[in-house]
This record gives sequence, structure tokens and C-alpha cells, in this order.
Amino acid sequence: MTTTVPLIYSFPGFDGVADAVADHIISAQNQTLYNTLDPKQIALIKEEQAKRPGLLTSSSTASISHSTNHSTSPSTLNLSLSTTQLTNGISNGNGKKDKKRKSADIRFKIAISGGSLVKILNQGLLSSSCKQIEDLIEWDKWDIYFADERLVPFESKDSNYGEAKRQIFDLIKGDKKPRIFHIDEALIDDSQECADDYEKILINNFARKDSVKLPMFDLLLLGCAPDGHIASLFPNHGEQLREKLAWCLPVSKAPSGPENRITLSIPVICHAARVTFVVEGLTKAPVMRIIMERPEKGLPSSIVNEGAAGKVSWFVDDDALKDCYDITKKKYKFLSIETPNST
Ligand SMILES: O=C1O[C@H](COP(=O)(O)O)[C@@H](O)[C@H](O)[C@H]1O
Repeated sequence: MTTTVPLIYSFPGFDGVADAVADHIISAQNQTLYNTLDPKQIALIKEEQAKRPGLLTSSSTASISHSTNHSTSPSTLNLSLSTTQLTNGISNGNGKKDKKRKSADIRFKIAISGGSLVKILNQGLLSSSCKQIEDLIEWDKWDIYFADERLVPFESKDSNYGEAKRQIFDLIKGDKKPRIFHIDEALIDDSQECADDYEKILINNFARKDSVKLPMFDLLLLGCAPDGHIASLFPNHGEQLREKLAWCLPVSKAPSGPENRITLSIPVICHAARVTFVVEGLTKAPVMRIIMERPEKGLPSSIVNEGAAGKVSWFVDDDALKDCYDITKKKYKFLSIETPNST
């Protein structure tokens, strides 16, 4: 394994991480939906879209998404386009314009993890002192997926979807809601069936007509546990870490937390447009040192640092970085919201 250096942003504490992660998410959202971070340009595009609802705003890669009964807010067949650019039409590759793809169809496709990340997202997106955020997040253009799920009932505190619902989705004000793609709770007793079913949702949404080798999330948010697992990929589960084909894997005998789970595979994680790790707290200091200074140990996050090189960033507080000496920390530059006091 070569040494690949990801971007490491460090912050004095939890609030600083939460504010920066919120800014990072909004920037990914705007880049996906408008292909720009410039608020004036975004306002202009929105104005144009309001005047001409059919305006095409995107080109290049198109993925077709179709909501299934797994989405909590089903809607109609939908074409979603990943890079945006104001244009009057989209070339279908033969130089012809495809009139069907409309700006309103572009979705921000994000996958989130469970665990401590959920609190960070609650703080950064919904409880921030920065009031601007409410106006900047376009929840109704989000498709939210899960990087992994623990196979327990949704009402359990161990359920990633359950906790995200209680701490994020249920607290979104107004009627503009995201579409949420979670596992089928009826399948929690069979991890293989549950993983296959979730993979089908991904295939349906990312590859219905196109032959797509891997789904491409616009943003994938990952945590990292003290034992080094990310999503539900555990350090000593070699077979899973080496998986090349499957998008979604069943996990049994997880060494910490609920034993049975499903998880996105390493190739899917590495294929995302942006892979972002969010880690805070003293308990993470030992594992952060191994990840940052001993990549040859091959922890799951080191595999991702390498496999998704150039797209990976880490948002970490000073406690979690306290044992890392041989790293270059970057100061995070706010791109979409005003720099809050916490950083
Ligand atoms: O089991 C899990 O743990 C990881 C890390 O959680 P954290 O609380 O240490 O941040 C989490 O990312 C994953 O989604 C979850 O299933």
C-alpha cells in the first residue's frame, strides 16, 4: 500500500466539526444541483428555473432513479443528473438533445452512516446557531441512503435509520422532505436477503437502464469506530474488505455492537464523488494514529484513503488527533455558510 495523504481538517471541538461538516454537505449539494458554489449564480439559476420549470440544468453523466416502496416518500420515475450546468439541452451522445431530462429531476444523492455522525448532523444541519442553514438546505432534492445498517428493529437505539429518523428526519421543518431509502425492516432476520434487497434498491435507483458498474453517491459520510470499523466493514473481516463485485454485503458476527448488519462494499464507497470521514472524541485517538501513520496496517479507512485518493477528506476534532504527530492538518475554509465562531 502506498501512502496516500487525505485532506485532514481539524477543529477544537464537536461544534466546530458540526459546523464545518454542514458547510461541506451544503457545498456538495450546491455543486451537484447547480455546478457552482457562487450564491449569486445559484440565485440566478433558481430564478430561471422558477420562470421556466422545464429548464435543463445538467449535462454529462445521467443516472436514472426510480423510487420504490422502500422510499418513505415515493414519487414518480425520475431522471437524475450528477454534474450541473445551465444548458438548453443535454446531448445523448449522438449530438441530439434529450428533452426529457429536466432540472427539477436532479437529485443530491447522499449516503450517511449511523453512530456519532447522527448527532453531528443534528447539530450542524438542524440545531446550528447559523440561521442561514435552514434556507440553504434543499431537503426536497435529497435522496438519502445508508452506508450501513444494523439489523435490529427501527425502534431500537441501535438502528441507524431509526436514530437518523428520530434525530434528523422527524425534525425537518416544513413540507420539503427528502426521499429516504432504508432497509426493509421485515428482513432483519436474514442479513443476506436484507443486503440483496438493499442492493436492488440501489440498482433500481442508480442503474435502472444504464449499465452502471457501481452507483455514484454525490457524498458519502462515514464515521470510524475505536476498533477501526467504518460503515459495517470490520478490520478483520478480510473477505468483505476484498469484495470486488457486490454493492451491498451481509455482515454476521460483528465484533462490536449488533452482530448482524449490512454494509456498502469498499468499491461502492470508493466510487462516490466525495468520501468524508467525521471523527471526534478521545476514544478515537489510538485508531486515528494507526489510520494516519500506519496505512500499511490496512484498516478499512486506510483502504478507502488509498482507493478513493483525491476525493477523501477527514473532519476530526483535536481530541481524536491528539496522538497523531506525523500529519498535516488543514484549516477548513467555509464555502457556503458564513464562518461560525466555533471553528
Ligand atoms: O457500528 C457503527 O459504527 C460506526 C462508527 O460509529 P461511531 O459512533 O464510532 O462514530 C458507524 O459509522 C456505523 O454507521 C455504525 O453502524
